Amino acid sequence: MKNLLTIAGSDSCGGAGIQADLKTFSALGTYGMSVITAVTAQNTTGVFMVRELDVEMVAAQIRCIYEDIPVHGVKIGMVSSAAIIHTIAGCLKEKGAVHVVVDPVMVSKSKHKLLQPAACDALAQELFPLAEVVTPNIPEAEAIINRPIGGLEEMKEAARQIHSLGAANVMLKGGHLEGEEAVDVLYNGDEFVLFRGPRHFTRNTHGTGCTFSSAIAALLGRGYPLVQAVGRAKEYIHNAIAHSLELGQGAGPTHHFYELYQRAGLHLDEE
Ligand SMILES: Nc1ncnc2c1ncn2[C@@H]1O[C@H](COP(=O)(O)OP(=O)(O)OP(=O)(O)O)[C@@H](O)[C@H]1O
Ligand SMILES: Cc1ncc(CO)c(N)n1
Repeated sequence: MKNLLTIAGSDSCGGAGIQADLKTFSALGTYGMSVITAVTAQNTTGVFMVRELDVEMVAAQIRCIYEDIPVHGVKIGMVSSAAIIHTIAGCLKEKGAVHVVVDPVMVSKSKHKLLQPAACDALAQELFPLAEVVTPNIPEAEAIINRPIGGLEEMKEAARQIHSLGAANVMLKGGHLEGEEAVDVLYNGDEFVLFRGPRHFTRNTHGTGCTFSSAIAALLGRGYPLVQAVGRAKEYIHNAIAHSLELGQGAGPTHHFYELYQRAGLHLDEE
């Protein structure tokens, strides 16, 4: 069994953040652990309150996991502030973290800020160099490169620029663009690989980004090479959206269950 760690915020309604990550880890046959950076009071209609944890508590959570249990992969989601980013970067360097996936969470689907605007530079400077892959969506990539992105060519150019900030690989998600397909662009500094999937016309996409990045981390942790890990994560999120739940009055959550794992072509005896 591989052990996966999520460092992220708690989503009280269970669709995104720590809760989505742990469900994804389980569904993909790994053991999930968590370091909470902030607690959000959130439901399918929006984020109502956010409380950050202090940096000592964030550091203590990371250290006590690494001092006791081997960690085969890490997903980083909502990090909230520059101080928390600095703490996470210091602890992960100290512990020699492997297979780190950084999802640069900035704003929720309901448009609530989950990262202090002043912390955007710290996120890129301190966490991107630790990442095997970073997974910005279009608005996050626009904030990082300070330029609008309107189509595939601009996505490629943005991926190049984000790569130059120190991330080994960039997975730029196209879920926010229009079109019949949701197209994501992976760039390794040398070549592009495009991942295409049919777009689901549903409002129930709460937690898609969290699910996708934690699926990539779980599959890297299980030993899949990056392109395969991303391809299977894309199949997983496609199925998780196809089976998303009509829960609550807003954007319902994606769904995680063992069959999705089987549909993504994964078998527990593959390791
Ligand atoms: N409606 C959709 N149909 C099919 N695939 C989608 C859809 N929306 C997003 N995806 C896919 O889901 C994955 C996550 O992308 P998305 O752009 O939604 O992330 P995100 O905006 O970071 O999510 P979140 O708002 O939860 O942070 C990508 O592979 C994207 O292509
Ligand atoms: C805690 C948390 N992390 C990430 C997201 C993604 O938007 C969210 N809505 N909430």
